[in-house]
Amino acid sequence: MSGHRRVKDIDYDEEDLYDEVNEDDAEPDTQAELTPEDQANFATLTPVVRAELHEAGLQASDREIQDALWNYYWDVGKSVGYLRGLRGKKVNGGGGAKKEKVKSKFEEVEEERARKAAGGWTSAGLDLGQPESWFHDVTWSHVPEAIVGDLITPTKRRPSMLGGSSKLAKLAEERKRKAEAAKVAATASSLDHLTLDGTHEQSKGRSPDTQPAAKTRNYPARRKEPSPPPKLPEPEPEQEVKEAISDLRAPPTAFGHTLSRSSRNPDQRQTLQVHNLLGSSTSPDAFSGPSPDDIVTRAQGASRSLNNTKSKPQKSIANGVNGLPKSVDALHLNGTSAEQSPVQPKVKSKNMDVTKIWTETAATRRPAAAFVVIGHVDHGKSTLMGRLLLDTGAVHQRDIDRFRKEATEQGKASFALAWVMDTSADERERGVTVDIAQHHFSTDTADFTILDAPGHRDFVPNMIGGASMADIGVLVVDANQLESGLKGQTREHVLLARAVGLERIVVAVNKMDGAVPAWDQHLFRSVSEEVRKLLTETGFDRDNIKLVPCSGLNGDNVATPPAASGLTAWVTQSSQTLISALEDFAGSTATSSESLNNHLRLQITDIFHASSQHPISVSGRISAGTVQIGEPITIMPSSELASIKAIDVADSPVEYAVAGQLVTLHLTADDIEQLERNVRIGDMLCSSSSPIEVVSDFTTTLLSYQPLLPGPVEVHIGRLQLPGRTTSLLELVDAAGGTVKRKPRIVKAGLRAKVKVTVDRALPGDEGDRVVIRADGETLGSGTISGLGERWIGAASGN
Ligand SMILES: Nc1nc2c(ncn2[C@@H]2O[C@H](COP(=O)(O)OP(=O)(O)OP(=O)(O)O)[C@@H](O)[C@H]2O)c(=O)[nH]1
Repeated sequence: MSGHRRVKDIDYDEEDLYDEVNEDDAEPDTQAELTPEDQANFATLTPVVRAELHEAGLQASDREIQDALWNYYWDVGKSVGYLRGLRGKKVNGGGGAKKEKVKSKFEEVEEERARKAAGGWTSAGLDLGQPESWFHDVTWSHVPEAIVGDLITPTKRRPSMLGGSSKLAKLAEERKRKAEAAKVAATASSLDHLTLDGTHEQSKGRSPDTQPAAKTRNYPARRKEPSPPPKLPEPEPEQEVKEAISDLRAPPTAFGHTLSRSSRNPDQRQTLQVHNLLGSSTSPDAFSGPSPDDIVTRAQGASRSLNNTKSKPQKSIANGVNGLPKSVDALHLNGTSAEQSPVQPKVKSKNMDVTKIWTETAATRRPAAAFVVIGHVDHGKSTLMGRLLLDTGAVHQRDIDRFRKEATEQGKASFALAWVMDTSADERERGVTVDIAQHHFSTDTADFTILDAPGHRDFVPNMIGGASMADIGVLVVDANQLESGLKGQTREHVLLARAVGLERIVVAVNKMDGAVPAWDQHLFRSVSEEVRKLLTETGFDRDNIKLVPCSGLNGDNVATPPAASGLTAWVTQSSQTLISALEDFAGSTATSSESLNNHLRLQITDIFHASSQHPISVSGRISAGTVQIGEPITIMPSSELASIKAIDVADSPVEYAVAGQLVTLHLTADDIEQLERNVRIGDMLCSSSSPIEVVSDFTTTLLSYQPLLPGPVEVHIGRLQLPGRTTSLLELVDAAGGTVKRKPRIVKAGLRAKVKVTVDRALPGDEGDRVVIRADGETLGSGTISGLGERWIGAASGN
């Protein structure tokens, strides 16, 4: 099909992805990389092979002999056989007066395959027999059945071991690839080294426990800028996307068949994914299996705990991300809201001028802020938050005592405080936070909402959702385990916190009681230095970073300072408590009047039955505008109409709420059941007078953390999570947004680019929305929506 052809041809030329190696040039360089043992083998075995060839009346150059020895792992017999085959072929081919181009084994097998298709297997000069038997003496043809792989994506012919480029040449390639990687590192922006598992960071290694099971995005470094795709008509983007979904896999070659002999019992086989060089961009199965983010989604389903559902026994009715299919019949097409008559509010609106009231009462209001707690798994986030709630009186000591008793019975006594936050059975069983927990507490001067994010890498999407709702970040770092955190989620969370727009951060240098010696001031200083460096490199302003030593477990320097003498004397002299650091920042989180005057926007982060009085309630953070009781609203993309029956802020009823506040909105509608069916987590609740656009693609200006190519991605906008594709790399831009290069073939880590992203489901989006692009459980880049694309046409769910 021509469409297949076009999409396949978007692939890079081999020369775009591999350095061209002049083998004559390569040898001297690569020799330098040969081990002494290799060099000794060459020295002793080359004359042996030459003598055997001589006996057969044949000659070969040193280079040819050494290539053969290398490729056959010093096997003299096979090397001689190979060279005899070459020489014999030349003789048969016409006496060798004219130097004939030697075909690679791959080319020969391909030719045989073509010949077989045309009716015969015998090649000119070489009796290849059946391809399976032809490879019988090659080690990888005896791969145990249980681990025989499937060739599941189209492969590019790489420089081969059995012909074409030699292994020596591969060494030269490798050397040049390293040089290229070093060049990339040098030219990338200052953020380059913050790549999440990016090329050079990766080389430093991650701890095995944080290593992804299967790394699926490998991009060989290139020496030169790729040439534009030569044979292609200019792709029509939309078609291109649709066509990319169909099966693009080339039929396996004879070599491929040999390598991937299909097993009669595929379940026993491990799938050997032969990823092509566009990542999995052309793999039609890219979203067929559960991604780490899918796992999260399932975990969300199993542990419905966000927001008030964590603390109240409310029955969640959220669908969508919880996996309940929506009735397509009941869905509206986008853009029909204008034709629908607004819901008659069952509660009369007072038609207040909320912006005016809010501005006039600013001086009398207590500062309030929401903070997200981030950091590596087990660094003590939940325990610290449990401590904060206990010490500020938001949780009673008797509750902690009960948790301690229950936790002790389960052999998890040390998690008693964490259980204040980790309320689901799943979380308590595993000792790991899965979803975002939300709690409120007040200090003498400010009101706070805690969003406790999971530290585990599988739950990063939940962390993104939580951080998107926060004003402040609290980064919890185990003072004794900084390294594990920096290799793991400490680094990733910091980057994501910036990516979603957080500007202020308090670093709780935790578990100081467990330091050796306890409360070691030098340890605090060195950890602080490292973390401050990470934060400033990620884009946090020095003035917006506060570092506090503390112990969540015993409460030192959390709500109250520790003893002013002894081991903790230095703390009281040189540091503030965690709470006072938060209070400082809470005072500076006032909502701008500009965002108050915008149209109402609230991304729905939970949907639940609050009570029989409130059969459907939603919660989330108001990102723009104001809302008041009685106000008609529209939920996009389904265009469902409803009106506001009641509003809660921090579990207390209020008459109105404004941008920046975390709220629960109790809704009413003419058909509640229809509303329940059609509203999902990630939807946008909007003012009916100006609902948000719903699109199928958008342009984002992003910073890439890993090399970015066109291909399947997961798009995260706050709590919204959609499958999609980076369809075109439009241009590389500088920090000021100026064009550096149009239509790059790849966006290297640390560079900024304008990229077109197409989504597979309806996306309610605004220009300026923060976007995080992930794939295969890794964060590829983040930025903001700089342009909305085509209007979504189809069922609102996009399913
Ligand atoms: N010594 C000491 N141990 C602590 C401290 N804070 C937490 N811990 C212990 O560290 C372990 C992990 O604590 P959690 O609070 O569950 O860690 P977390 O960061 O919330 O973990 P996730 O929710 O899975 O990301 C538990 O055994 C805690 O008792 C502390 O200040 N000092």
